[in-house]
Amino acid sequence: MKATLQPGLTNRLTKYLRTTQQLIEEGRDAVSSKELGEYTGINPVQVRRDLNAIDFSGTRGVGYQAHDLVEAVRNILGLRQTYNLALVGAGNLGAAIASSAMLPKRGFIIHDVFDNDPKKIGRTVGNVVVKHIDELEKSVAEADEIIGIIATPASAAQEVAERMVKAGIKVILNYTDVLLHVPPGIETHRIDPTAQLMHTLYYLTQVEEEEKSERE
Ligand SMILES: NC(=O)c1ccc[n+]([C@@H]2O[C@H](COP(=O)([O-])OP(=O)(O)OC[C@H]3O[C@@H](n4cnc5c(N)ncnc54)[C@H](O)[C@@H]3O)[C@@H](O)[C@H]2O)c1
Repeated sequence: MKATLQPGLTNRLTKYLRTTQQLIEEGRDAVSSKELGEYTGINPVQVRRDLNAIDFSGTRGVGYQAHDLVEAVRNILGLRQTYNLALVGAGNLGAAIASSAMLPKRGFIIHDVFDNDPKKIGRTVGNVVVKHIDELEKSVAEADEIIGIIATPASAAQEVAERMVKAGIKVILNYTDVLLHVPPGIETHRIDPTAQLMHTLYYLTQVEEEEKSERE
């Protein structure tokens, strides 16, 4: 089932999942396609079409059962309940990520933090004691870590990525501005706030253009 999903649908399903999880945390039991549309920026008709496509239905006047929706999307995307993550770079950003309350709530556990600075090894960030980067391979295997986060200076990112791949990491979240070269089968995702801003500004420009042409 997972292999047959189109990337666009997968992307939208993850947005519904995140939004529904957030609404559950706010005490909600049900969620409507209108709400999912409002919070994700996706047309409610598309929301209903997507949820129909995964055979998930709601009740008229009530909406979709939030917990069931989370489970259905998790199953269809093949997501586990929890993932252990390996974070490399125990600096400002690494410490902030390791201390985030949001990640464990969503099933992402920062299980190991690595650095190569002897002054950082043995310190605690979040609840995790920083290990030397040379322990990466052993720790990744022991904790079944398939996701890695790179929070090092840009100059170290490619080398760290290669070490992660060698250790068995399959998905790399890259916070640096380096474009990583990785073998086929390894997923990389660059966290780039400027891309998000440019995307948002594009829509702002579109709205301004539409308002302008309506006035003319
Ligand atoms: N995408 C974003 O939203 C965002 C936001 C802030 C920072 N950043 C980027 O994140 C990165 C980290 O920023 P920071 O402020 O935490 O930097 P920092 O200098 O405070 O921390 C970097 C850490 O990486 C460690 N390190 C360096 N080389 C290493 C190696 N080869 N192996 C293991 N550890 C190594 C250092 O010892 C240090 O502890 C930078 O590349 C920065 O540009 C991205």
